[in-house]
Amino acid sequence: MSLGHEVRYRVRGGAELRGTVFVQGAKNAVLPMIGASLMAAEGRTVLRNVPIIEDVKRAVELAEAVGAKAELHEAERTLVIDASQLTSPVLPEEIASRFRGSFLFVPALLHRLGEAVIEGVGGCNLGSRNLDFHYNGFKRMGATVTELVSDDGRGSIHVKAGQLQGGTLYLDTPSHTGTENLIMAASLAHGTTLIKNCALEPEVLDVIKFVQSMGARITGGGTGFITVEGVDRLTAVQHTVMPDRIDAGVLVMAAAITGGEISLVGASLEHLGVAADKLEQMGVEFSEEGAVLRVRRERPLRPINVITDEYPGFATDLQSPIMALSCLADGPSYIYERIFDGRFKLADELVRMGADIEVNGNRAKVNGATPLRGAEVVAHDLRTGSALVLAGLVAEGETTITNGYYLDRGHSHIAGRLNGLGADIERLA
Ligand SMILES: CC(=O)N[C@H]1[C@@H](OP(=O)(O)OP(=O)(O)OC[C@H]2O[C@@H](n3ccc(=O)[nH]c3=O)[C@H](O)[C@@H]2O)O[C@H](CO)[C@@H](O)[C@@H]1O
Ligand SMILES: C=C(OP(=O)(O)O)C(=O)O
Repeated sequence: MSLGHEVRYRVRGGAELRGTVFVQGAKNAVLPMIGASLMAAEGRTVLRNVPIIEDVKRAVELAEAVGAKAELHEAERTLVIDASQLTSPVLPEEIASRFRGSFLFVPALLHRLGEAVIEGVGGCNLGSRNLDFHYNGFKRMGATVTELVSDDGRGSIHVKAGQLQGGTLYLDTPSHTGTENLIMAASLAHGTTLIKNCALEPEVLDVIKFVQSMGARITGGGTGFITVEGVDRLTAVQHTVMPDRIDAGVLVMAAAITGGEISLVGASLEHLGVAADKLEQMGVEFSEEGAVLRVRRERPLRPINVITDEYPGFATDLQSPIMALSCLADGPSYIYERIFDGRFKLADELVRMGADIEVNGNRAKVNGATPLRGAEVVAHDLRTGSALVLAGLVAEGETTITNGYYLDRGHSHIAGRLNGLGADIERLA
């Protein structure tokens, strides 16, 4: 299987973006929904507004690897999943290690097959990304979790359980996928489960809505305390995936960095949380025209202070994009990354393009405004990729971004959508 490292994006800077653009369905909602759909032992699940991204393709491959039938209808952005026959508890390394969402298949495998074998969990390399809250929750529900190392030194995790039992669970911090995994585990468990310190992200609420429509009995979504009364079975249903607030945020910043004016179809200002306020402080103007969000930036960009936090705080996934934007702001911007301990690899790439950024642990100071110039740069993860596209849009000359697979992991047809607004971007494979 190709690792996709050969994918590159070439961006020629200079155009002000104008026009209308569609926001894709949410990556971080559709992945847990694909995992959850495997809990339905009969019928076919239909997911609509599915983003056509590499992570979804990996999730489809993973569903097929455990025995489900999955059809991704790209033109219709619709995924149909038949999980009536699950045949293998193994999440194979070559697929599972390529995206974070693979771990969201574990609850369904536990319920349906009594075990899950995880040969790898991928996702963006952002420093330490532990899974102890998930393991501890599964264990409290009666599962055993064992780490095995094979003769050739490859590690895998085996989670085994008979009937999971409800109980009182907690998350040390409100983990996004941790909340989703424990809700799924509790949905078909025996008895009632209370989960404390749950994540409040809009995607988590959309996943709860989906699992509720499958028949799960869940209360307290959005409060931090979730109660789940286990049921005997869940049914296959149809659901439309919410819009992707990170994709929307990147598009807003594309208008902002180029000093353009665009209309976003499918964006929710509320879902941007504190990021919307920070962008307003920088000089971005938002107006809601019914269901369409209009964005423009005419005045010079002002510098900003950003502290990433759980929702509705400033989303860590928008931290790299706003670092690129703040390079063009007149004065020092301060960024404090609180969620991940290794999410500043972008700084060196922006410096290569002419930025002036000082990094000290989890804090960065961006000394703007510095003009950016095109360069050969590297996407170290998905959002480094989006941030470098933003930088390339205003850089003088041509920017080439290698490791383009990362962008493809999370943004659907990003070159085509930005070119529709007047950008000049080529995806080279
Ligand atoms: C597929 C998906 O939805 N990915 C999102 C999800 O990742 P993900 O669900 O992996 O992120 P978490 O919310 O779990 O992680 C946040 C922090 O908690 C720590 N932690 C988490 C779990 C655990 O068992 N132990 C532990 O210590 C992590 O190391 C990290 O420092 O939320 C992140 C934070 O909003 C986003 O950046 C990702 O885009
Ligand atoms: C960190 C991200 O994703 P994942 O958790 O899938 O690696 C992201 O979307 O920026």
